[in-house]
Amino acid sequence: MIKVSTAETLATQAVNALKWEANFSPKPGLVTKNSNGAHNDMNISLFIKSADSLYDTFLKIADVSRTEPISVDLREKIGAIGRDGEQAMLTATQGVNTHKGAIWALGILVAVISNQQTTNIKTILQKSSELASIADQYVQSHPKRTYGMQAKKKYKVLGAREEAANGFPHVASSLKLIDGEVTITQQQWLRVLCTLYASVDDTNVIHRSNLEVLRAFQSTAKQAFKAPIVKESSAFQELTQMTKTYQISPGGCADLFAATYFLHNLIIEED
Ligand SMILES: CC(C)(COP(=O)(O)OP(=O)(O)OC[C@H]1O[C@@H](n2cnc3c(N)ncnc32)[C@H](O)[C@@H]1O)[C@@H](O)C(=O)NCCC(=O)NCCS
Ligand SMILES: Nc1ncnc2c1ncn2[C@@H]1O[C@H](COP(=O)(O)OP(=O)(O)OP(=O)(O)O)[C@@H](O)[C@H]1O
Repeated sequence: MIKVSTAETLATQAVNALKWEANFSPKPGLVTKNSNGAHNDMNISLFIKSADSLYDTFLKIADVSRTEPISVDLREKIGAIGRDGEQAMLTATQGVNTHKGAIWALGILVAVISNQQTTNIKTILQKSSELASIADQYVQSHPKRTYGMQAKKKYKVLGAREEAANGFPHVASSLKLIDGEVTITQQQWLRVLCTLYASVDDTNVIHRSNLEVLRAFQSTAKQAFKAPIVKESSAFQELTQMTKTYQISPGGCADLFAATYFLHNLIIEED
């Protein structure tokens, strides 16, 4: 049995990944330790408070997933825990949505790792797809139309639910960029971030702007990725300017950035 699979360790690592993501700087549009990005209702301390409030949620998800097979029953159980987690987050932040997408992505990953007792990335992503593809009748009966649902309907893009149901393809690509390396430099992490900015159809960006702005943002991120020193490139400055001009925040990319860090650290722990 591997050490990383205890519920306590998984919950701690999930919370740590959220704190690491929040602290990481620079991240155009997003909250960091140096900037509130395109947000006027959030800052770094709110993100840290929110991350800490989610320990119990991840612990419960890991616990329940340890003994139950991947099934409708398990999907509905972690769905209920995830929704309670959203309420715990909203209580901790006095109503600000800091981590809804992150609860979903890390919640699915924590469930699968606890369930499968593995650090094998291929297995984790395959089983995530299996678990996230199961319909949870209680989510579907939820009356409120989310921003993600509106963006998906208007532009036929894929959102947070599909990312998980497809086995987190953008996390898989991010992990390939840092494959086999123990210590990752800020420059390498910035390339991971730019890859996510360049390829994820982030429904947060669409919600604050439109598909045309998202496509322009993605193509600028692609240029920044190619620069010899990412953060000194004109494309990276342009990304920051775009987040200000259009008041956009790639929160979905932030969630997948945290998920990449979380999985990368699992592998390192096992080595
Ligand atoms: C699937 C979720 C994220 C809802 O998605 P939906 O698109 O309808 O919602 P909404 O627009 O409010 O939030 C989506 C969030 O996902 C992130 N996101 C946006 N685009 C993307 C993308 N392309 N890929 C990944 N994440 C994205 C952003 O952080 C965004 O804020 C989730 O909140 C949910 O269904 N929760 C129910 C509880 C549950 O089942 N939990 C299970 C395990 S914790
Ligand atoms: N560092 C970060 N900065 C900003 N958003 C982040 C960060 N990390 C994760 N996110 C994700 O971004 C989402 C919050 O984005 P946002 O505030 O745009 O959403 P909203 O409250 O649904 O929309 P709006 O503020 O436009 O009404 C969360 O679901 C969260 O998972």
